[in-house]
Amino acid sequence: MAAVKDSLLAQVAEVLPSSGHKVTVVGIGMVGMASAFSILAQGVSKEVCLIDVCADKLQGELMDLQHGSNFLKNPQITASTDFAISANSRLCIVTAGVRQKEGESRLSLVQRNTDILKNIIPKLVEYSPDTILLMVSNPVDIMTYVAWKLSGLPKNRVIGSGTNLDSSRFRFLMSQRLGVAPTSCHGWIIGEHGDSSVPVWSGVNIAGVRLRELNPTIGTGEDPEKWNELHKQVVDSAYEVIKLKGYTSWAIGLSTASLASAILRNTSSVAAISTSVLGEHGIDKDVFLSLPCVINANGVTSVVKQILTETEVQQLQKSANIMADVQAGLKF
Ligand SMILES: NC(=O)C1=CN([C@@H]2O[C@H](COP(=O)(O)OP(=O)(O)OC[C@H]3O[C@@H](n4cnc5c(N)ncnc54)[C@H](O)[C@@H]3O)[C@@H](O)[C@H]2O)C=CC1
Ligand SMILES: CC(=O)C(=O)O
Repeated sequence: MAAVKDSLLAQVAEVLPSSGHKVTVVGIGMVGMASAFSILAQGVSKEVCLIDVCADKLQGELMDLQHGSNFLKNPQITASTDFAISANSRLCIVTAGVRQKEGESRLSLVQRNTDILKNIIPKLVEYSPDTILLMVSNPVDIMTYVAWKLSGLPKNRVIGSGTNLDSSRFRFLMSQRLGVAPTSCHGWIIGEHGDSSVPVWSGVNIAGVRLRELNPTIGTGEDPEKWNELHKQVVDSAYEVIKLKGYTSWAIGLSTASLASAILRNTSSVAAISTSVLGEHGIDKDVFLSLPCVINANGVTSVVKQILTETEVQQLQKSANIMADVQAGLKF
């Protein structure tokens, strides 16, 4: 008797093996799974490959996601400890590594996560030489620089999630003060993802109305409304969430999915992401920091030349010097 499948279906052509939108996520901890889940739930890609060193956890996460396939768009989800499974990925997202403990800074993770990247980046590039790398592991600006060095890829194809998350936190806080949706609050955090990030107060606006024209002291210590507390809250955000729940995950997962969407859908959207900033705003160090960039299927294709105040430029250069000092002590 013929198999049910053969009795049911008369094949007329081969099924294509790939959507061309394959995304690999390396590191399936809290951040990796939030990223994978956001990408699948938003339909950014239906082809997601998970890689980690922990085989049991991989199998558990794989099954758990697959059991939700009925509510998605027939995704192809795969998982393995072997990087061969990542072959021909359009985008590789790296979230593997250690995370901060309560009160610990991102920069303290630098050598441990560099050592982990040495085992990951060359394998990703071996199996997907045309991929774009999206780095998330912390300290993300330095890990993006390290990934660029280890990968041999052009700079436009190695991106860090950077201050896309910090800018989202800032816009949320702005929205709470003003009663306006975060998507209509235009504010950019640039520089380091973390402690030395730079709020571009000179450009903060709603519908083109610059808040600095309404309140010339905004963002300074002289401001009676203390808007500068918003930036302090942005810097403290991760420390606070880590103190409360042990890690951050949902916001970075959504941020990652939004960047993946710009790349896979070739949208040329502008987002603050970590890129090579040598020569930008007078920076003379070979470091990666966040600036608003045009992102599409070729990675970063332009950096937006923001008009910054002297103070903002100085703060950005300070961020660059901090990155360069930490990089100088790296062994890789
Ligand atoms: N850039 C950003 O905005 C953010 C970055 N992060 C960073 O993301 C990273 C991951 O954080 P969590 O997911 O919370 O950590 P986690 O501890 O939950 O997960 C890390 C995962 O990496 C895996 N891993 C370790 N070495 C590996 C290797 N050689 N190959 C493959 N997988 C490996 C572990 O088995 C684990 O599953 C941390 O460095 C954290 O600081 C976290 C939040 C935001
Ligand atoms: C942990 C981290 O980098 C963040 O949530 O901003």
